[in-house]
Amino acid sequence: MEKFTEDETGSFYSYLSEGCRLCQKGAKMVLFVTGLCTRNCFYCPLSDERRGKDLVFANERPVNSDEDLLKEAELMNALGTGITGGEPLLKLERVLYYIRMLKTSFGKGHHIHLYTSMAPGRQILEKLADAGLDEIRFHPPQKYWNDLKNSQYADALQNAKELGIEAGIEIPALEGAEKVAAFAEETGVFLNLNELEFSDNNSEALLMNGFCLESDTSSAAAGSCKFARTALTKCKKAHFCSSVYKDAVQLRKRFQRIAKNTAREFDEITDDGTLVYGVIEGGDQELAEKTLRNLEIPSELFEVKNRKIEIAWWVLEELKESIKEELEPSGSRLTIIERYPFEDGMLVELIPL
Ligand SMILES: C[S@@+](CC[C@H](N)C(=O)[O-])C[C@H]1O[C@@H](n2cnc3c(N)ncnc32)[C@H](O)[C@@H]1O
Ligand code: SF4
Repeated sequence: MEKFTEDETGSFYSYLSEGCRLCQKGAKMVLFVTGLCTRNCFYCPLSDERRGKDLVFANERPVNSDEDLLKEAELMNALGTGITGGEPLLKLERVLYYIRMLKTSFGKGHHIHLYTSMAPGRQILEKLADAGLDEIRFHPPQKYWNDLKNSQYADALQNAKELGIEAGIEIPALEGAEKVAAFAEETGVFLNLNELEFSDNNSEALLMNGFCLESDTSSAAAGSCKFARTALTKCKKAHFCSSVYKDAVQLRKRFQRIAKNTAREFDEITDDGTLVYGVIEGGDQELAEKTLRNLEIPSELFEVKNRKIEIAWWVLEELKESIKEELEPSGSRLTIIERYPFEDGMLVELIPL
């Protein structure tokens, strides 16, 4: 049996594809190319906002133009993109267009992987390879798992490999995963197993299929990890991605990248990738600005915005007693806030001074 590396989030692996390695750094942008899909997986996690709707998102940002997509990639300093859906290959021309655009804008080194539940023929794979696709992850629906060897997925994997695309299988860790693992081993492709997760839209179906939540604080389905442990004994190039990992590490690392890229000199970046700064809001803003200038606060330690001043939290903390007296009578409020690292990012904490 292969040696597995296990991390503190409960993920374990003997092999990580390049796409997974970049995802671990939080450096992959998630490009959702359509919510359309003809499958009906009982565990489908898509939300009502996306399922069945032909919409495009880059991470959480709705994409209405190429600009939106490029802006998001720049914001997080993306080193690669994962193309997902819905079923991306229902919109093949769109997928090809985006692969070419990302490669042209960010260079050939911008790593692109694609998820699909289909088993495309050679011609489609040739188009994807020509556009520059680096990695493909097939997600055969559960009804095929018993006999993948005689399915079109076997041909699709073989063709993808021949065309120089790194090819693997990615499925949720469920009953039958060990058969998929044995097939992946025989075919010489990597296997990713995702810990089965409850989402708003699939919980009823998961419960009906005999799954329950692992704990009150997790969205993982109890028992999924066990299926993965059994399956991964059968495959040398394998990776189990835990639900905690996705929530805690992937998102936090992405926030850290965005924060590093966008923070002003006076923003403090936390370990979670959120930003902390002080705010003087409301009341007589001209007076507030004049007070800071009279106190000779360096201009790089605050920013005057519409109806508020944002300022280094440690400066505000130090000045609060002296400036409160002057500013509060006009209705100014002093606070320290922590928020997600993008414009109008969600407020995490607000401390009134
Ligand atoms: C969300 S899908 C997106 C792409 C495409 N719709 C598909 O299913 O291949 C990406 C991967 O998520 C996994 N997945 C789907 N539903 C899941 C769930 N409820 N919990 C954990 N993983 C899930 C599948 O393994 C799939 O390969
Ligand atoms: S293939 Fe993906 S999008 Fe389609 S139903 Fe299954 S999980 Fe949902």
